[in-house]
Amino acid sequence: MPVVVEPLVIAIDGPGGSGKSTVAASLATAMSLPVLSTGVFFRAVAWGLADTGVDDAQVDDWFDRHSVAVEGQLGVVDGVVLTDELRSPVVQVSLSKVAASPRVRSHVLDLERREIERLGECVVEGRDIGSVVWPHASCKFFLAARQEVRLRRRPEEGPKLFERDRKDSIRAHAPLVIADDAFIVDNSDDAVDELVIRMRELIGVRTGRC
Ligand SMILES: Nc1ncnc2c1ncn2[C@@H]1O[C@H](COP(=O)(O)OP(=O)(O)OP(=O)(O)O)[C@@H](O)[C@H]1O
Ligand SMILES: Nc1ccn([C@H]2C[C@H](O)[C@@H](COP(=O)(O)O)O2)c(=O)n1
Repeated sequence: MPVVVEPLVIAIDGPGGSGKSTVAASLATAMSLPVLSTGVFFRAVAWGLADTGVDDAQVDDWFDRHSVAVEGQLGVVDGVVLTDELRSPVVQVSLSKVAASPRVRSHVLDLERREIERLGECVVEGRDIGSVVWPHASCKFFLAARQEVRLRRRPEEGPKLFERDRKDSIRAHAPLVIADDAFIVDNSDDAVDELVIRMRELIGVRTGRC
């Protein structure tokens, strides 16, 4: 019987400012893998829906008429690249509501899974990657950092960061949770390089690869 080797998909979840996108990018570079930051999908959709609303019909209509893609930390809506817009006040104010919409989540889930399949092997970061988007990920991490550290890392957002975390954690659909089989990694006091070394060791233990 031929041995089937599943594509290596590393899932990284965690609250805002825990360092997910920074660590995912460094880990991906170290492992020569592409990286997918799924929060960019939700930010791009929040930007696109800013003049509309998040009723189911409005959401479906918007997805029917627009395309969304993620390239690194950039969102691309209808071919237009979004950069600063993704962290603009108009996005910040509606982000949690947009991310809690079951219709938005359903559309974004399709996009996330298609992108992971297209990439093949990759590092993916977000809130529900290990629990919902890719539950059979090769190795899962839940990135944590102390509140005061996260606040220092996200000064522009301030204490609203904790309100966003709270809403991400209590929403009915695909909330931020720690997957049963995730390694919990607190990186409050670690340099990114040290953390990447530690995570690669854990990936090796879990998968026999790395
Ligand atoms: N281990 C670390 N040590 C020091 N600074 C870090 C570390 N990890 C991340 N940072 C810094 O903290 C800030 C936030 O990190 P990052 O954007 O990676 O967090 P995040 O979890 O993706 O946040 P969000 O979910 O809000 O987008 C960045 O400026 C980054 O450079
Ligand atoms: N897998 C994901 C990724 C992101 N979100 C939502 C919740 C976050 O507050 C928001 C922005 O994410 P960030 O760019 O800060 O990582 O997007 C989600 O619900 N599920």
